Amino acid sequence: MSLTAGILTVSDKCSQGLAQDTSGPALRNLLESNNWVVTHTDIVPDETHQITQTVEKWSQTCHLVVVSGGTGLASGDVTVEALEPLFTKKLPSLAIAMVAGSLRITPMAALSQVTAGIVNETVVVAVPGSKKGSTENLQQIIGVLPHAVDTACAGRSTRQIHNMQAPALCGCSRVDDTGSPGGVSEKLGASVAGRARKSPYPMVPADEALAMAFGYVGVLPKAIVELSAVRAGMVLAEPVVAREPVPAYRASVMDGYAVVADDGPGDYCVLGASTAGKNSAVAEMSVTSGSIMRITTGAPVPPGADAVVMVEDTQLLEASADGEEAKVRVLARVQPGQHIRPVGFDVAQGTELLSASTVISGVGGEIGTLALSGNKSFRIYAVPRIAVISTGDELTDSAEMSLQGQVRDSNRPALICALQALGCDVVDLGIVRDDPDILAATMAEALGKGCHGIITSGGVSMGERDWLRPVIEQRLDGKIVFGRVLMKPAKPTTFAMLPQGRFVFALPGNPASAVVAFHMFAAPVIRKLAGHGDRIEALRPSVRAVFCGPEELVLDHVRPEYARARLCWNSQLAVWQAEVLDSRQQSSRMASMAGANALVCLPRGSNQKPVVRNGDQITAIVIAPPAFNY
Ligand SMILES: Nc1nc2c(c(=O)[nH]1)N[C@H]1C(S)=C(S)[C@@H](COP(=O)(O)OP(=O)(O)OC[C@H]3O[C@@H](n4cnc5c(N)ncnc54)[C@H](O)[C@@H]3O)O[C@H]1N2
Ligand code: MOO
Ligand SMILES: [Mg+2]
Repeated sequence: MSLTAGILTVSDKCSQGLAQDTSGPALRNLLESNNWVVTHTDIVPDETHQITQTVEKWSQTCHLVVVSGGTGLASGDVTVEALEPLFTKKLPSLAIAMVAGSLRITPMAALSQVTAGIVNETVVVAVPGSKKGSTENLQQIIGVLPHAVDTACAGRSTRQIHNMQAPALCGCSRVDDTGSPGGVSEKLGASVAGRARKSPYPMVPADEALAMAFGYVGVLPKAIVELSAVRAGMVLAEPVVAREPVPAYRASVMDGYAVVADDGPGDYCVLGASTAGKNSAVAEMSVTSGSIMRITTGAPVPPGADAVVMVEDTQLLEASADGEEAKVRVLARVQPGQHIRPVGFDVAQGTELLSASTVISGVGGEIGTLALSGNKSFRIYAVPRIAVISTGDELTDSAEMSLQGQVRDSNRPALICALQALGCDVVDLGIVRDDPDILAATMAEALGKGCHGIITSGGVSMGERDWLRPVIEQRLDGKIVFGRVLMKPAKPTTFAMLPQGRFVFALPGNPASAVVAFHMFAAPVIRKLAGHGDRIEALRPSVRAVFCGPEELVLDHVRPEYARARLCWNSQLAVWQAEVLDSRQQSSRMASMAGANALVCLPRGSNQKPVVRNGDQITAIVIAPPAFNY
């Protein structure tokens, strides 16, 4: 679990674009090289209100906020005056450590007024505005900041914070026994009045969240399937080699007559016929100079013949009483080998037809190749078996709603369909009430049924009946890997590992959030599990596209947004274009997902760039085949 930081540059000139912000990027480098995840950056002028507003907002989500600039002696320097009234606790020793360290480098350090304190359980540090001064000051305390954060965040576990120094997550399919941010969820059975009023889970940037999940999930073991059981979506675990040559015999490419090429045009007796599949005549007879044999496309060329003349290049001279052809005139000359596929022409025996990791597609080419390879069974990666559970007292499967307050379960059908499209074996465990006992029992049932993973929706936010995370930790002995993601929608997306390497994606209940989170995280993880490889870019592909509507979209200043969109290739302009489908992209609106084949990544807005406009370049994550406009 990473610690998150925001970097706020305070500078009139930088905020107006009259000077370049060099301290912000330098601080980012320093923090990132010390394992911090920088989730927020912005530039504001030297104005008290803008400084306090940004710091207060970021303190809702970040562990640390570094404010750079406005710490000098000029009357316009207001950073310290803006911040200190926000502090619920001052951390003067951090400020002293910064000044003491900087004084060793320059006596000018005596002229800066750095400060540090706690705002909303977030450590806030103000450093000078210059690139050199800001990094020198932060460098003095960077080593103790995780511990400062640890103490400041009463609700967040110490292990979680100390763990940020630990190497990345374990290689594959095992629960990290060095500790995870587990053990911080609500205690089951505690009174509602005693619940936490803030989420204990830091918001992890979306790409980092996916990388974390990837670290926990390996590839499923190999299995053997017969050809009739091969399905689109399966992945070959071993190369497939041709057991026999194809064709296995010299085969005719045309309907006509098997001839001796050197004989040339002339009149010939017809010896009989070689038709595909019925080749008794071939076994008994061979073609010798002066005779020919009828032959159909794909039939074995009889011994002695070395070419085929098309029926169109012949003329019937004589028929027998029973309607057979007795004598035929050959009108065209053919070369030896003409219209014959020699043995192994299509595939030589022993050729590797398909390599390991080939994905069986719905196009048919791979299954067709498996069939012609002559092998009876194939080694593939086991198919992911995934359970789907909808949670919520309000949910119903019925078209008729008998009670007020009921809501039709749209998440389960959506998730089941999306899993099936990935080729998963889906176990539908229905709707489960918001009851920890039933939830735990249903998830245990999924494990009993051999599911590799469980996908739930609902019950992961701050509600008094949002039980998923406590049930995972306290009933199923699971570890929460991440409990919130810095994204809109789907902020409370949760990923957890259960014993024996089984995983849970506990997706938010809001329908668009559930489906977006599925495509952002669950789909690529399941592809990795199924053997499709381990490169995130390949398992969750994206393209650069031109934003083409609506005219202008206001960017969220806190969370990057993943907007449901239609991606289309514009053949006239030769560019990908992405149109956000519905300007009302609320997370409750499943219908905004209908027709979507991409998620447009909208960056967080800033004072410099508050909107995305028609014509802007954006990244679109491809979640279904794109459209083509000719
Ligand atoms: N105080 C806070 N409240 C909420 C926060 C927050 O940070 N603080 N986060 C909001 C966000 S963002 C989301 S997203 C939702 C996530 O809620 P849950 O995952 O706990 O889901 P529920 O509370 O069970 O339901 C939310 C909503 O979705 C409807 N729903 C649930 N399941 C289904 C389904 N299968 N089919 C159709 N609709 C479903 C449910 O009826 C609710 O309307 O929390 C916010 N709250
Ligand atoms: O997941 Mo929520 O969508 O951010 O409303
Ligand atoms: Mg809820």
